[in-house]
Amino acid sequence: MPNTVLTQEGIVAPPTPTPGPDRSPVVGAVMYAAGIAAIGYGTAAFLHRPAILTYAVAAAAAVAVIGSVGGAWHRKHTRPVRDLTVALAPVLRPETPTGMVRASRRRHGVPTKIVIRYPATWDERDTKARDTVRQIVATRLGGTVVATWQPPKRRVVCRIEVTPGSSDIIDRGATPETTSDDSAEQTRLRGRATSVVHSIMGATATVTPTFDGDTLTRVDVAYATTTRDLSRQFRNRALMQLDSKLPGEWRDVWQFEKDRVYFELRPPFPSNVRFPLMHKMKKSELPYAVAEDHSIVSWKLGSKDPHCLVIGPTGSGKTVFIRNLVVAARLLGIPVVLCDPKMTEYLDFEDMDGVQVVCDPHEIAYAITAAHNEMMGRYDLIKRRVAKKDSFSQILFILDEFFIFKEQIDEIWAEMKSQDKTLKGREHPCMSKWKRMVVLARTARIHMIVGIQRPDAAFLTGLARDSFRKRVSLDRATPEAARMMWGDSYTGTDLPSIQGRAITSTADGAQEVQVLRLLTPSDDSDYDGEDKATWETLVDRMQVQSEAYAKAHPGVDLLGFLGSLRSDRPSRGTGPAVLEQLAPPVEPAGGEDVELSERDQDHQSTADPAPHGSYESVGVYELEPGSTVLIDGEPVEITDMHFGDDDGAEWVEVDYVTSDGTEGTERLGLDDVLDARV
Ligand SMILES: Nc1ncnc2c1ncn2[C@@H]1O[C@H](COP(=O)(O)OP(=O)(O)OP(=O)(O)O)[C@@H](O)[C@H]1O
Repeated sequence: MPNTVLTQEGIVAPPTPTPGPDRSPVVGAVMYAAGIAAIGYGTAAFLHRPAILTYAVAAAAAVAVIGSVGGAWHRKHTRPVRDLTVALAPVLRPETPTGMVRASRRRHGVPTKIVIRYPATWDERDTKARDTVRQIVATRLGGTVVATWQPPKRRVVCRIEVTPGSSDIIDRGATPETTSDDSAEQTRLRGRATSVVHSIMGATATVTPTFDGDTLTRVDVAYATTTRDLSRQFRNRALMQLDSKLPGEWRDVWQFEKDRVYFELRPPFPSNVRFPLMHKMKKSELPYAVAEDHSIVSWKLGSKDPHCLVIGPTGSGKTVFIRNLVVAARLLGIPVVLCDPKMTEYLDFEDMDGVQVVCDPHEIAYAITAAHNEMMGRYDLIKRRVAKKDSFSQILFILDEFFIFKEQIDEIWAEMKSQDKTLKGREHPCMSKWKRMVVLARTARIHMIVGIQRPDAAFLTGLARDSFRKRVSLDRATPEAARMMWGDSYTGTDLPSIQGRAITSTADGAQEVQVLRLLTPSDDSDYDGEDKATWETLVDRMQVQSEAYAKAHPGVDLLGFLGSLRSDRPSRGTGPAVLEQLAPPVEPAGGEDVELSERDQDHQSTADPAPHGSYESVGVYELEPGSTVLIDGEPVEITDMHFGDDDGAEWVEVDYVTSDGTEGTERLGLDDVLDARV
């Protein structure tokens, strides 16, 4: 007898043969009948009484019929027990297999309750072995099985949920099952759905398709109990299988307790959805997309999602996404600093009230410094209890194409250092201010938005990861990008390549959305009549908002903290929260005038606490995983960083590993300074 082989799906191949002599009951009955007929013939001949032959033939016929029917019934009735006994005996190894399996409560001729006794030598604590037994029962009886183990009685009670035909193993490509009412297309889709589901969930899965006309709208699946359904990877594979092999886009709903899943056809996803002019704006909520059910998706500005990271390759719709946020912010009266090192993306916002577009890298460095100073001023007021967080206006600080700016500012800094040997430090001082803002700005109600083309470790590890919690990823992601953005290698990898289609973080996790289409005149030929009508209405509304604010707060410029960047503005003035005299903007030619605060200058001074090499003092917010720092005088490598707050007291936790492999964690204040290896 070949061994029973369990595949991972719990499918048995090849099927267990039935035990021993399994002769047809018809043959036995006919043999008995022939015997009776022969005896009758002999007796009739011996006694010269031909009538006896007639009786004997009638009796033989009756025996043949009753024997055949009764035998067939008995054979069918006892077959599950015999099959299970044969299949389970090598696993359970009873002293004698007789009576090991008992069956009762039949449905469609199949027992729905099986009691299996096992010997004391069998270890029921072995989960894998228990699963093998359950799978054997499921496979032999063709249904889903719930097994209850009763160690004191050394028995297991299996309850079987039987669906007629569920034990059939249907090979892909086989003629699909049909129902009499099926149209030809329904028949095709029924077979297709069945084989697609079987190919991933095993042939014991029962597949029930639902149609609306000739459209397959839902596929219900009941499967044998397994642990695989708990794996996200498995569930994803099942969904991807359906998505790619059946028409339409599908969603999956798993019911683990019932060993069931249903796949539902998703409604066609909206695309080209224009900014909804009828949408009622809510405080601190910036609408930017619609979900599958056409509901508006917004970014709620606050400490839960303080900053936003948007990634997407060229042409995927990053600029359009950022425009949505700018317009929404302006409709709510929130001022916007819009740094665009590419210089061409936001031309239509340049003269807008409450928006400062900054393109030159020196000016962007200056804008970062100014926003940082504004943040520190606000912090100071909050700490001294002169103001509360809510006293300040929110500010949106956008830096699109972060890595283009980073390259530009690195070049500028190298040039500055070559001209002035007293300047020290790896990075332009604005970068340490930037990093500080990433951690601190949320408390000061400054919300940062960063646009990059690809996810980058600099943004997705350490403190930035914890700060840029609002995430938007446009266009199809690679598995690596998905891992960095969403913590798995699937989310967004099957996104259709449609401009504005994105995955975004929501309260319910990562979700597919369509970013609102907000095109402006600089989009040239893409900008159509409807875009024009939408844009012009929005410009009017933003203007009305600005005028109302100016009327209520004469002379106040909420972006006044930008100092000379605002000098060409007619309503130049200082905002209510401007607290420090700002350094003048950096001169374009080399930017020698960048002013370093005392603290920055401290950071630049290189300390050398030999014997561990060359170190410099660095603010904790500037560190990142991989940095080597001194903790208790010993060099350690930072493996990760987190930040959070306890009752408003913010902290940074540094996970590290020492040179001998010991791991540790140090909790520090946001303003702490460490010695970091240069
Ligand atoms: N949400 C959207 N709905 C409809 N069309 C869109 C959407 N987003 C972008 N588009 C189309 O794609 C074009 C390019 O979009 P966008 O300029 O935002 O891309 P990008 O990612 O910023 O590219 P680049 O990095 O080259 O600037 C737009 O001009 C518009 O035609």
